[in-house]
Amino acid sequence: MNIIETKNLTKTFQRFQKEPGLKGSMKGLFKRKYLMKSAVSDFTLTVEEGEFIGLIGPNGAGKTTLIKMLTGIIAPSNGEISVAGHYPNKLENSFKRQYAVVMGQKSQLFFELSANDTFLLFKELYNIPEDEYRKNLDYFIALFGVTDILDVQVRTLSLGERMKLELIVALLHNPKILFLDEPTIGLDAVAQKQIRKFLKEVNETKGTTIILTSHYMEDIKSLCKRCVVINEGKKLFDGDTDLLFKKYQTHKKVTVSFVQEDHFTSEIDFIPLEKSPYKTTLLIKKELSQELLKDLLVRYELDDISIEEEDIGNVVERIYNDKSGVSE
Ligand SMILES: Nc1ncnc2c1ncn2[C@@H]1O[C@H](COP(=O)(O)OP(=O)(O)OP(=O)(O)O)[C@@H](O)[C@H]1O
Repeated sequence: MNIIETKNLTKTFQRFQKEPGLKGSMKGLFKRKYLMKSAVSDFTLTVEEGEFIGLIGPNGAGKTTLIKMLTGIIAPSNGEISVAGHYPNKLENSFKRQYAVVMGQKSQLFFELSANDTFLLFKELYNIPEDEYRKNLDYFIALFGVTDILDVQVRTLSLGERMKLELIVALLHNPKILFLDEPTIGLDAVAQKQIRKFLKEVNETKGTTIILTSHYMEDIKSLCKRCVVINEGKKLFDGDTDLLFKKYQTHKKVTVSFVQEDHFTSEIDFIPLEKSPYKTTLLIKKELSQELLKDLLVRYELDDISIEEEDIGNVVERIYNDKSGVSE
């Protein structure tokens, strides 16, 4: 059963364009010039109940705007939308109980209160029956391993601890759909890994449909079987995550610091990104990365080396330039 359905969903924003300087400000008071910006255009999407979907795209691609329409925060300009059988922007109470949103950059917790106080507040807000509340809370406290931090003021907690509590608050009322906008942003590798483990478990055991946006490709790769790529408001790819990365994430990003001032050269083909006397950042084809590492270790005295996943921007560019088309 489809829990989310959109057809040609479009959101156009009107933006006031101000001319520079004081004169421009005065002019703007009497005669306003507007520019239209399509943040999401003709977006057609179906999501089945229980799916865990990655929504990826570069900055400004339209991800947050899409999530805001799916959760009813803003109304679409055009197109059809149905989420859990509702038109989201009607904001019916019966709809609000069906979903939860967690945004990495915004908090639902009250910083002066303890987590236990906030849980109680949400229990009242969502009218959660006592036995359901107790059962869910016990389950999540055990799953997230947060027993020790429930009675301390939220403002004293680390970002990773806070994110676990954000997720518990969001899941207390048993939402059918969980929207996650950058839930691992700013977290260290250990905390990111823990959050991923919890989300996987919630999706598998509770059957919660999860839509995840993240700039960390590792989040998407390890959690989402299917992923949707958005660029300039349009859908660019909708299909198997493994296929996407195999086909379009062809390079790795390598950053090397040298002990002495050195200008890196190599017989192996690479794309230079940044160069300074002691540091070089480059892109290397995945299959050549081992060879490059060996070359580096043999010929240079290295202070540090890091190998990262390639930026989503490059992946999007390759999909965009791929004339063979994308899976749908
Ligand atoms: N309220 C608004 N008024 C005008 N333009 C807006 C508004 N909200 C978003 N936009 C524009 O719509 C486009 C898409 O923005 P959106 O925040 O959806 O992108 P995003 O993919 O979430 O980006 P990021 O990854 O940087 O958060 C951007 O060009 C943005 O400037």
